[in-house]
Amino acid sequence: MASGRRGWTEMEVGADGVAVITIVHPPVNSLSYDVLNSFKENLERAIQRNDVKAIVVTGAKGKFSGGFDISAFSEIQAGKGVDKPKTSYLSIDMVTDVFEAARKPLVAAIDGLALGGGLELAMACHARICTSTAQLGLPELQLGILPGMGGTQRLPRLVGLPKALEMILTSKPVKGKEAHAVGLVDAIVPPDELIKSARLWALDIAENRKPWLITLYRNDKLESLAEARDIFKFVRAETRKRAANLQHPFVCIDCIEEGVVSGPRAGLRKESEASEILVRSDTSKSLVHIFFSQRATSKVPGITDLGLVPRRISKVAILGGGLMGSGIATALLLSNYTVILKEVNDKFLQGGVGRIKANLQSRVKKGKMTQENFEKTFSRLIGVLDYEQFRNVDMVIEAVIENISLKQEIFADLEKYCPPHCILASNTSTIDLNLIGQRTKSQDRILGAHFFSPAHVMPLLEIVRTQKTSPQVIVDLLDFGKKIRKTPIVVGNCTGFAVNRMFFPYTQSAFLFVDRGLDIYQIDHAITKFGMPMGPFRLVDLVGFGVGFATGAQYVENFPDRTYKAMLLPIMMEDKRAGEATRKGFYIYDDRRKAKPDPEIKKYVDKSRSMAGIAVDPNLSKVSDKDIVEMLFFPVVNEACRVLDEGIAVKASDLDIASVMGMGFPPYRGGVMFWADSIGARYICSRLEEWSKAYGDFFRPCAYLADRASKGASLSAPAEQMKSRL
Ligand SMILES: C[C@H](O)CC(=O)SCCNC(=O)CCNC(=O)[C@H](O)C(C)(C)COP(=O)(O)OP(=O)(O)OC[C@H]1O[C@@H](n2cnc3c(N)ncnc32)[C@H](O)[C@@H]1OP(=O)(O)O
Repeated sequence: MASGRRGWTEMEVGADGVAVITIVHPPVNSLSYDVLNSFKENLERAIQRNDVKAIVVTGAKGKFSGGFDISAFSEIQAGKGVDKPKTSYLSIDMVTDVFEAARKPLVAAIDGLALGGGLELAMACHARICTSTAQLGLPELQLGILPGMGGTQRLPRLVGLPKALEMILTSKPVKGKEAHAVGLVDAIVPPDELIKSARLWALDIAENRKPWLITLYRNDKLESLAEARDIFKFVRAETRKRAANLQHPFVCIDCIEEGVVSGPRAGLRKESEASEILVRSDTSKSLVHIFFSQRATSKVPGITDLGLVPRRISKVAILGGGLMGSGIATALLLSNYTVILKEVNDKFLQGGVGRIKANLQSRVKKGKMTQENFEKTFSRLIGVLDYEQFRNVDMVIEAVIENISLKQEIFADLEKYCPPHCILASNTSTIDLNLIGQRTKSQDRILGAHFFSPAHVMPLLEIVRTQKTSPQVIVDLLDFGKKIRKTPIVVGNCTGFAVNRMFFPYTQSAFLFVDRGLDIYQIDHAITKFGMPMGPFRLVDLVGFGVGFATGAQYVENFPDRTYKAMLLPIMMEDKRAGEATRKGFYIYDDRRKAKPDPEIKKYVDKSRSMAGIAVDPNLSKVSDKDIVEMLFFPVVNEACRVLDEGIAVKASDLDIASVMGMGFPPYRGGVMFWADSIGARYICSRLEEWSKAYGDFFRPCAYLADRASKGASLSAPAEQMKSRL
């Protein structure tokens, strides 16, 4: 690529009179301004040339286009890119008035991805042909914006309102076959016939054998105005339930409605105006940050820049078929790995195999997997009771109970039975990996592979390295993580690693403030309103008091200087209340596991308060929901700063991803550090100091936070940047 140029298009004119314009912008052929300008130039040349009768548009290397160049949004959001053309220029002047209005027919030949602006460009063509594996979608809402190159107008006109609204509001792409069934594409062909078929189709349009259709002015799929009104009413109500804190889905629905009510040109104008505003919104800034941060987790300085090539992992053994082990095995089987599951006796083995089977069968029930595929997937699971089959595995993931001497014994055995190249991973969530590997000479190939429960559902994988873990093994696991469709973050070795460590203070703060006078249900309400999937007390119910208590104890033992020893859990456990599994925890649960507040909780809270021997603070009766959010999350920010300062996490954006994917922090707030920076270190530090004076050291701001607050600096700025400020 020429220096500074962000992609281009290439044109080749065949003897048949068809010009093929190919988008070239690796890796996903995103539509930068350079690509779009080059496309326009080539198109104008093709239109002028007498030897060109029709035009085919496609993308290089089997990918049509991954959409508009998202890095251009980052530039606009950072206050750069003022010289860039407005959305209305791209959408109306270029796509509508030049591409769709071209005097020669355009046919899109789609393989691989046609997402966002990529699909919008294809919809402005006069026909679309794709392969069965192509993926077509408008995922813009995931970035806090809306389809801004005419997607809100053209998609409903091709597939009807209900399908268009579903595709846009869920951001989910459809595969070729469905795209054809709903009318988004005109034909499906095998990949090696794609360009040939598109050429013929384009010539057929040019020579009047096939209709020349302008998508923007099609009405055949649109519902009547009365039907449309009902559909909009319904989707607005549904969206209110699912995305109460978000504005942009409603703005998007308004744009679609404008097109239906006032015509497509009015719809296009409204879409462009809304795009200009939304791209500068806090929601979009946060979601674009999450998009790039998620991709940045697999770039680890000093590891992934060494030129190491990931080794192939094909056979994996898992030790322990409990909840975690069976979840991990399910995740691996679903990504086509052969899995050996080892247990200590037949009863436990059958239990583990049964759990894996149930996980897979639930996919069949939900229609996510065919029975045939289930049989094939399940057949890749091999249950064993000894190490015989471990002689040719490429990786072992140990997922037994958290017992140091048991794990030490297992790792010494693994060293004996596994081949020397085999990666030895532990799913421990608390135990020091150096201790686990103490009785081996294989410390360079030992690391943590910390999954989150349920492991086949939760998207995050913490890769825990020790000082002795070799870079090659980390590179291997990063690649493996991607293959099993997890977002991996590389973290250092400490109690709780990044996610659990950041979130210990969250629950602890909740317990502390309950002892000080806050109401359990008020806390859960405020936190859910903020955007967490559930409040801390509902979460403890879900996880189970036993697990909550055991992990809390680890934290208390390792960080005694900043813990709050709440008595509420043990008091309730004495009364056989242990969470959702026992149907009674902080809530009571009916047969359908619906949670209901329980007035009886008061008696436990009163007892906990009297045992704590601290005074209830009358000021807490006046706190707002915003205060509650700060009271629980500022201690999280404080701990996140320590995690960063100690080098446990490499960069702040990794902690943003850890908080979003590991704990359900709302992505539209950008993750915990991004959110903290949007509030400002000074304010956070001053509130922590205030609580520290009133309630003790638990809240005391750490040196990193205090330092950045005093300098008025961002918490996410890398340390080197801070040095250059001095
Ligand atoms: C005006 C319009 O309406 C607005 C738009 O079109 S907004 C854009 C809409 N498109 C999207 O949201 C798609 C975003 N991209 C994706 O979902 C995924 O990247 C994908 C499905 C295209 C490919 O996934 P996968 O193969 O796993 O590759 P992935 O690692 O995600 O991406 C590869 C690289 O391409 C980059 N990339 C992907 N899509 C991009 C885009 N639209 N713009 C800029 N860069 C993009 C990624 O940042 C990554 O860069 P890196 O290697 O430097 O980290």
